[in-house]
Amino acid sequence: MQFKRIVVKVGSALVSPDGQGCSGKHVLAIAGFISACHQQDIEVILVSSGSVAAGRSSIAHGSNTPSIAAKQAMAAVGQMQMMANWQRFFDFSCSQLLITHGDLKDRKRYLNIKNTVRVLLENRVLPIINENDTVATQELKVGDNDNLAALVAMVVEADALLILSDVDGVFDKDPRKFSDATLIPNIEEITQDIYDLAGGTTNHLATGGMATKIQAAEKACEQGIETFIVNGTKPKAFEQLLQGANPGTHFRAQGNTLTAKKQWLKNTLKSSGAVHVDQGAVRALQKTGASLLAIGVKGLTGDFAKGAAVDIIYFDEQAPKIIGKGISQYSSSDLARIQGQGSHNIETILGYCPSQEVIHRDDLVLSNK
Ligand SMILES: Nc1ncnc2c1ncn2[C@@H]1O[C@H](COP(=O)(O)OP(=O)(O)O)[C@@H](O)[C@H]1O
Ligand SMILES: N[C@@H](CCC(=O)OP(=O)(O)O)C(=O)O
Repeated sequence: MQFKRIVVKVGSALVSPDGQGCSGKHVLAIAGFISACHQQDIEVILVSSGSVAAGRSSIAHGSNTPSIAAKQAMAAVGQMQMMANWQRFFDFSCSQLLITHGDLKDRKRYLNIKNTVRVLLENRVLPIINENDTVATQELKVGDNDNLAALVAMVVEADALLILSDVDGVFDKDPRKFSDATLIPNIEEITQDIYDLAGGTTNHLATGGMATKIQAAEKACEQGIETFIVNGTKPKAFEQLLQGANPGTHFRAQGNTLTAKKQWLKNTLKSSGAVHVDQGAVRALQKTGASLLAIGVKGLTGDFAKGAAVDIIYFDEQAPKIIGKGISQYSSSDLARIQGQGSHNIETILGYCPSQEVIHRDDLVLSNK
């Protein structure tokens, strides 16, 4: 394998295949792969799901859709079982990092995570990361570990992301529902057609299914990180990976990567609202790389503060289209007063003019779909 630093994401079905605590059934071979990487001086960061699945049998819940509090309690029980399960397959130390979206969107905490992982890797300790499910509320959650793994891969500047699941890769339709589904070994570009192939999950202990894996691949590839979806139930797949072959689906990384600030804006910050723009603004943003001015703003959605991340939306005849995302220099209440106005009128209307632009081009990232 030509990679020097990889993030390996392991899904719940591999850690707790029957939802009754942890098992070595699949984890043993995965740990063998990670140890082989260590021997070849390939640094590994593990993002492991499975705390909810592992803790499930310890918490009374009475249905297939436990309450959020019950799931958080399952995670509290299952997380330590999962960590103990991993540690027993390694003869080097493991470490636990529990993080939330709230930690990643805070630049200081983001850098603390980065520095901690660096020191762990220097000491040949395996970082094992999961979302801090017991403290994370909906707004503070990444929500699924596929996207979390992609964000982690960016934080640690990995050169590959391996998403290990219970399927061989991306199929043209859900292979659990259609016996004639065919595997797609290589995806050069992630378009809407690729998203349309992806269904959810039939495993009630997992989150997201194939859709979140494609979102994760898109984030990672945009940052130049080669991404693979591989069947973690098949030990042969690990031999192939170590030989540099692709046993599942490979998503090709892009050459032109975003700056660290723009990728953080695009992938880590959540939008608090949206500004609706006219066709002239779309042209200026897409063709000339201009900033967004108040004159091109037609409306807005949501209640947001100055400095918030917002989506930029264009309503064509058919449907709203997200053109990009940026940091608004104006709150939604000020923006409502200056929309459609020339920049020279802002001071007269508001009594002050903190910026000629509503979204400066340095704080703006365009969508590629
Ligand atoms: N087009 C597709 N190709 C492959 N798998 C798909 C597709 N659409 C939906 N899936 C489902 O996604 C599941 C994997 O996602 P998930 O259950 O969330 O796994 P994990 O726990 O590993 O994250 C597969 O078991 C499969 O049923
Ligand atoms: N943080 C959760 C993982 C949620 C999740 O994304 O699960 P999966 O779809 O199996 O990767 C847990 O440990 O149970």
